[in-house]
Amino acid sequence: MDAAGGEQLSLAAVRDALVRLEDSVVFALIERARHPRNAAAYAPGAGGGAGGRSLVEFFVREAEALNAKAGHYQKPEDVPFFPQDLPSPFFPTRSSPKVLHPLASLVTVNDAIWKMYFDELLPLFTVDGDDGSYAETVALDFACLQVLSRRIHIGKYVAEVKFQDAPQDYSPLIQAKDSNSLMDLLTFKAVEEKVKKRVEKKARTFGQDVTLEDNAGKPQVTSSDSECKVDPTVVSKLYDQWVMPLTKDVEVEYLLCRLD
Ligand SMILES: O=C(O)C(=O)C[C@]1(C(=O)O)C=C[C@@H](O)C=C1
Repeated sequence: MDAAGGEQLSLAAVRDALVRLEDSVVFALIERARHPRNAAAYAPGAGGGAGGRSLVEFFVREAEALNAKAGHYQKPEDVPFFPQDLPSPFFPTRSSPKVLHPLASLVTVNDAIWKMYFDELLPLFTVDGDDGSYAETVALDFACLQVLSRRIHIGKYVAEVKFQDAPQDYSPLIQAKDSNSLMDLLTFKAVEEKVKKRVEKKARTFGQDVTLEDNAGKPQVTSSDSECKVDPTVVSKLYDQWVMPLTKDVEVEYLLCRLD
């Protein structure tokens, strides 16, 4: 994975990639939070020409088809939400170094990400209401979904590094298909606590309005969480309840096929 150090896989390099992606996650949420919920964008059958699909499903399917034609979804961490019938790339693509097991490309938790995003997360960081800008809204949803999916599926590399570092610990559990013990072995509670604190701080920092208008001529920033563009505690909860658990599900799924 180029984002985590090419063929030189290390836990530090993969964790660095996860840390960088936190910025993208926070900014994607900030952008989506500028619009209210806009429930009409999610109502099935709203677009007559879209085969009874909601606008958001129509948009994501079409955007993924275009992305695929341009050569996207060739890497194991770039997983489409609607993989059925995706077109092949129209242009030559350069294959990236194969550092993962070939079955890595089959590991996906995108259905769970989709459900989590629309059923749980969206109501937490958007306000009730309708500003009519449905096209912008679904484009911003797609950006959120894509970055969350990429972050979570990088779990494949995390799992590969952990396996390479301790095959003697992982192999017996993989052979026994012992998902619970694999989950325990790959969990680092102290790291998770740091991740939660850091994303909360990033949301607090990136979500401030910076102006030049205070009396002393110093940059002015907002201070309370309620003034932040996205609630920092929601971002921490997102990581705690969904992003890290789903990343660990990816790690376990990947490990279970690692010896096949
Ligand atoms: O950094 C790791 O070791 C990971 O497996 C990644 C991650 C995460 O999703 O951020 C997941 C599980 C660990 O308990 C800690 C962090």
